Amino acid sequence: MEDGKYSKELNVAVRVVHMACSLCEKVQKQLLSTNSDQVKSKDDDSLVTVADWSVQATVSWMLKKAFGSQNISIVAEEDIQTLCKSESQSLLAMVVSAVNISLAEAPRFGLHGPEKPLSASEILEAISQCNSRGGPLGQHWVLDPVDGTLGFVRGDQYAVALAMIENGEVVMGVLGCPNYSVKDDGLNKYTQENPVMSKISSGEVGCVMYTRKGSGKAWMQPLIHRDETFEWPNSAKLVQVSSVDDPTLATFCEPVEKTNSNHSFAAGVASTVGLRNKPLRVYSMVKYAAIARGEAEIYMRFARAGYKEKIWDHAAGVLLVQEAGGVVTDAGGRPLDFSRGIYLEGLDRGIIACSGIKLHDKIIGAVYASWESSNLASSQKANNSHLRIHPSFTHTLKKKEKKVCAFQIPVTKLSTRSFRFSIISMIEKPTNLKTVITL
Ligand SMILES: Nc1ncnc2c1ncn2[C@@H]1O[C@H](COP(=O)(O)O)[C@@H](OP(=O)(O)O)[C@H]1O
Ligand SMILES: [Mg+2]
Repeated sequence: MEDGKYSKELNVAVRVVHMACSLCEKVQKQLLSTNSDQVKSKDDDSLVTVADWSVQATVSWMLKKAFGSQNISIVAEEDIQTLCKSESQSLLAMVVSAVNISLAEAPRFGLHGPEKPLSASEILEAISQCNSRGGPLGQHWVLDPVDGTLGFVRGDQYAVALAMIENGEVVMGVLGCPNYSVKDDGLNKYTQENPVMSKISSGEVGCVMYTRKGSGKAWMQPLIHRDETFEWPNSAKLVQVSSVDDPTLATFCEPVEKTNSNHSFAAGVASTVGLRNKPLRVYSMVKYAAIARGEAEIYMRFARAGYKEKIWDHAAGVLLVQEAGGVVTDAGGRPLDFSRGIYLEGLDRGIIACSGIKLHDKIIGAVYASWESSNLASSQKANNSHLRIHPSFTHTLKKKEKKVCAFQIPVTKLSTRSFRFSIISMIEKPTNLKTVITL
């Protein structure tokens, strides 16, 4: 994995994510043991912690040190608004301390930190320099410093996610999962009943996963212990998606919070497809890690209408699943579009990640079947007046070299169901194509 395009970027990114995980582990331990003032609410009521800002500052500083500050673009989740408020002085002091402790550890990870500790203003600058908006051209680093902040403050799963987007495509993904043990079945072990803190005393370690687009390979390394030095490849081992394609044996993941995904709609899809296992509810991009590692087969995410998914919540995880052999699309079967700034614009209803195409086809089919009857349909129809084309139709049509865009017919003209049947019969008799287009 070291040779080839992006090899230097990947090498640095993996080491930096290891550093960030080490930082997070310290902050989480302190947070859980002292119940201190390290957590704040943002204007949108989401949480942010000392770890979010500290990781963003550390990663920003290290990437700029490695690749030069002039021509590097970083898109990241946090800004410095809250930190700059007059009442946030002690919070800022905690961030300054955490960043400098982390940067001083750089040599342990084979990197060079600053010669002397950074000042508060240098740290604020490092955080605020991650203000790129991404886009269709050029290279952009994409960072979620602590994904699953709620999991983090609850002593549960969270992830540090760093990806690179080049000309609108995710080309590299690194995902640190400090509470996801490298051992098989690492996810099931630490549940709310059996909190992660037990891991810390038992000496088990989390993992860092990484991949490069087109490599067909995804790797996993253990986090290193306090006194160890990171040596590439650091016991990296290949991971692969599960080969289970029987829905009755498959496990599906979804967000813990029902505000982030419609659990009852997912349950309907699960029952249509014949999934029998209970959903595995996990915070953060660790869900993508679980699919890439073969410990679950399906990840369904159906955000409420109007919520726009952000690229940093998905980029690294999506590429890991794809390169480990899986499939990720929106709930209409189309690829996720990372080329349009900080949001996954044009996302159709939700996100479906699967270990293989067979399960994926079934899930997408079940989404179509369930959509009309669900309450989600009514709220989103208003935003989307065009009929969607089932991806299997798209596939068949493409094979027959017909243009799918010909089927953008206003929903009001026809019920979805009867239109779908028209297309099905058309596929059987392609000569009827014109009849369908003129409907
Ligand atoms: N209403 C909403 N619907 C979907 N996702 C949301 C959401 N509000 C916040 N999120 C995103 O969901 C992420 C957590 O994902 P999950 O629910 O899978 O654990 C959050 O990441 P952060 O914790 O980095 O802010 C946040 O970006
Ligand atoms: Mg996030």
